[in-house]
Amino acid sequence: MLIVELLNLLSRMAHSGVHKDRGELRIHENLDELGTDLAEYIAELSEASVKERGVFTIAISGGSLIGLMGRLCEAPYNKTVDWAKWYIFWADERVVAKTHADSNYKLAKDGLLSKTDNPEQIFDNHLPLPPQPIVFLSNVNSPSPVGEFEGNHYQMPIVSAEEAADDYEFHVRQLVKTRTINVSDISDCPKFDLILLGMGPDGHVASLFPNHPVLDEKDEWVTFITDSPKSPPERITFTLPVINSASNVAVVVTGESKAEAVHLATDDVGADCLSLPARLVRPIRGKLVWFLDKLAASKLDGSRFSE
Ligand SMILES: O=C1O[C@H](COP(=O)(O)O)[C@@H](O)[C@H](O)[C@H]1O
Repeated sequence: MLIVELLNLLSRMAHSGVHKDRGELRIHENLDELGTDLAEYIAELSEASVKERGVFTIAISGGSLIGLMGRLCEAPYNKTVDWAKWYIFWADERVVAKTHADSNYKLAKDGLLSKTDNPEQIFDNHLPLPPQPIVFLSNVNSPSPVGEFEGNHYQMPIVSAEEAADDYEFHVRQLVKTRTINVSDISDCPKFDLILLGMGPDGHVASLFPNHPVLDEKDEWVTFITDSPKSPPERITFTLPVINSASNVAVVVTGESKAEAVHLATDDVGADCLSLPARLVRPIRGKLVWFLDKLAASKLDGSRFSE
């Protein structure tokens, strides 16, 4: 049954193409097909990592990506994916309380993780895994009375964006030390099994925005910004060296408003576009896959594809 579904899916995929530097493009007729292909892709990587290392280290972004991952909570993936072996990280997070509507953590929890068959396996540390499968941004997300909404009154969290970035990087470093997260063979960077990114119409990925100085960050694994052009202004984010050290990176983009940025990020374009954040995503030893719907792919150079 599953094989038949997959064959149908493959035959319905409108186009696909591979570019040496800018990855594989999978273009889908509609969101439903994209969601199925994305779930299949994540499930396969999860299975391979769990088989090889006993865990799956996955970093997710916020935004529309979370809704597009929804099929993972449905059959057959709700049964076949070994959620208990997942270590979940955030490619970026907004410096708000974990109960705040802008929190990527809240979005993923409400929109995805709490819909799995055994959410307690993910949220509680019942399983014999060191220390906890979800790496929380502990200070940012601490359930303290500050940094929470009280009625209509919101108080900023006690920590600064800088402290939140340091704290998150510390947690990631601990897990690299124990090799729960793999380490890159060419740098000291963490090598996540999979980093899932969305992309804004301006070509930003995670919280790496066009022309921002953090695009040049080479030393830190997690950095912070306090001037995001998209609200909220304070955010923390994986840096490009971390994203580009992952074993697999997927960029998931839908909708016409992002078609121009997809074109600028993946086609052969002029030098002035070379610093578009999404274009700077180029895993050094890993594999890059773009999941697009037809609208997001509508401005791509057609010459790259074969039916
Ligand atoms: O601000 C953010 O935006 C991007 C893209 O979001 P989308 O809703 O346009 O898909 C998201 O990937 C990132 O995690 C988030 O912080």
